[in-house]
Amino acid sequence: MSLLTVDNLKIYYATPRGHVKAVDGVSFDVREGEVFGIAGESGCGKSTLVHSLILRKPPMVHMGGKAIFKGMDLMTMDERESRRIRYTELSIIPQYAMNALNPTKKIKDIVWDLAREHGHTDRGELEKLLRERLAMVKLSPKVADMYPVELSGGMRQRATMVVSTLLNPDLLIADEVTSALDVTTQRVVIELLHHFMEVGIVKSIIFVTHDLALLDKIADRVMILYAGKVAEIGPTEEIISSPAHPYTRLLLDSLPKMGVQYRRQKLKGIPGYPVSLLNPPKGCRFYTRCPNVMDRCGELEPKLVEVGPGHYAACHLLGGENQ
Ligand SMILES: Nc1ncnc2c1ncn2[C@@H]1O[C@H](COP(=O)(O)OP(=O)(O)OP(=O)(O)O)[C@@H](O)[C@H]1O
Repeated sequence: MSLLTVDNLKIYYATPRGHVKAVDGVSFDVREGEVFGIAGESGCGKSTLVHSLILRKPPMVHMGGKAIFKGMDLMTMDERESRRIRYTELSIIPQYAMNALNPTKKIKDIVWDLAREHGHTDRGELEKLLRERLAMVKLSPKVADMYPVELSGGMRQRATMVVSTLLNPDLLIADEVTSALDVTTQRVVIELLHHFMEVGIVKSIIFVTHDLALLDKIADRVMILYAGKVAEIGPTEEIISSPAHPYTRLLLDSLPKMGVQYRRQKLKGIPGYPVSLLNPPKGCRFYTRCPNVMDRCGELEPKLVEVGPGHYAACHLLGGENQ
């Protein structure tokens, strides 16, 4: 069953030079019980996409499309309703989670403020829950009485994870939560996210990262974004073992291989630069960098074609409707 269905979503930024088309007709769904990964290079629209589901503030503008979450359209929901579901049904661990907590308040006061806003009245119960959850992420109960500045970066990260999930949201969005961490801490964070799902604290997770190798470890399905559009989407194993889009293949080739020294690896960077989202080119947005470019690529926008069960890619090489 789908928890979230995003249909042809367009989220732009209004700038003096025109609209930056950061998310430009993106569709996908997130099912109950799955980790859904979103990957792509810096600037492809990952953060814009997930933040637009939570809160849209200028210069971000919703230009079209829907995001149906548990029967409600997040795009047209009023502010009161969106505040009501925040933390209790839909929650985000932001990209800069280490600095996301209010520095002037103790952790226990931060959680009390947000729990009270959602109708909680028993502070003792809430603090008991906080201590249990702190223990779950291997933090001492004393952390409840500390200010965020008294915690190390890694501890603050875990405290933010506790705050974001304390009220058991159905869908948790983790936006680049591991990018500032060393490999060991990354593993701990990923294990914790899995644990949150296993014990039913959250039902589903959207995990955003520029690192496809990480998604191999955590995600059931993956969506690859390129310049505000879906390049490929499907089961993680399929995408990693049989990538159908030239961009996905290049992303995979750019990952370092285990057990081979850097100087012996031929790491292929992706040639060229991402296109401007102010004036994206006609046709496929990847054609300026694509090793398999054909004439029609600069003319016609490729549609998503099914290349395997539940596995779709948008590339003229794949034929189908695009021929
Ligand atoms: N406030 C803004 N005003 C104008 N353009 C913006 C704004 N914020 C982001 N953009 C542009 O929107 C596009 C998508 O940015 P976004 O941050 O969503 O990408 P991303 O894939 O999450 O990248 P990163 O991993 O670096 O955060 C980029 O071209 C970016 O320059």
